[in-house]
Amino acid sequence: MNIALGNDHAGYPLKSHVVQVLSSLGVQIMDHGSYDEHPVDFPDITRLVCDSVLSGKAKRGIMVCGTGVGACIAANKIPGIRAAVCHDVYSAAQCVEHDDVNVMCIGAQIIGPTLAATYIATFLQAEFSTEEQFRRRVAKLSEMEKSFYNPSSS
Ligand SMILES: O=C(CO)[C@H](O)[C@H](O)[C@H](O)COP(=O)(O)O
Repeated sequence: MNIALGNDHAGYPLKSHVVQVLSSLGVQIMDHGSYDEHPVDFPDITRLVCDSVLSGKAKRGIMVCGTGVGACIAANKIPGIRAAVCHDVYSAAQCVEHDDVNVMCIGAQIIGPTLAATYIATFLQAEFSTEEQFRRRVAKLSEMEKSFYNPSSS
């Protein structure tokens, strides 16, 4: 399995642990940087990770920033990407099983290496459910991407 990995400067301290975890799971890593704690802008790195996922070069993406939040916002601006901050094991599994999340975002200022390892393994092992209600809801998310969102008049 190929996984696209990215981080900003705030995520960098957790990066070597994430690389270790992915390697131990037998994953091929597409590393989009950054490579030190020099400040970079998370939207730039997030785009690279998401491009790898959308092109099919990577099955899923993992972004590490300070909180996971900025990367998650950036990723969800990109049609075809469904990103989630995963700071608990239940979300790490269910976001894939129910919502077909393809980019996991974690915060190096929020979780440490042990929790990150658990959440990453859980996220990568999860598969999108074949149950109709989940497929229907994700199809509705895709529909929402196709045009500007119009608030309901009701
Ligand atoms: O968590 C983040 C965005 O949600 C970023 O990784 C940064 O940690 C955060 O924006 C702080 O930025 P700074 O330039 O390191 O002060």
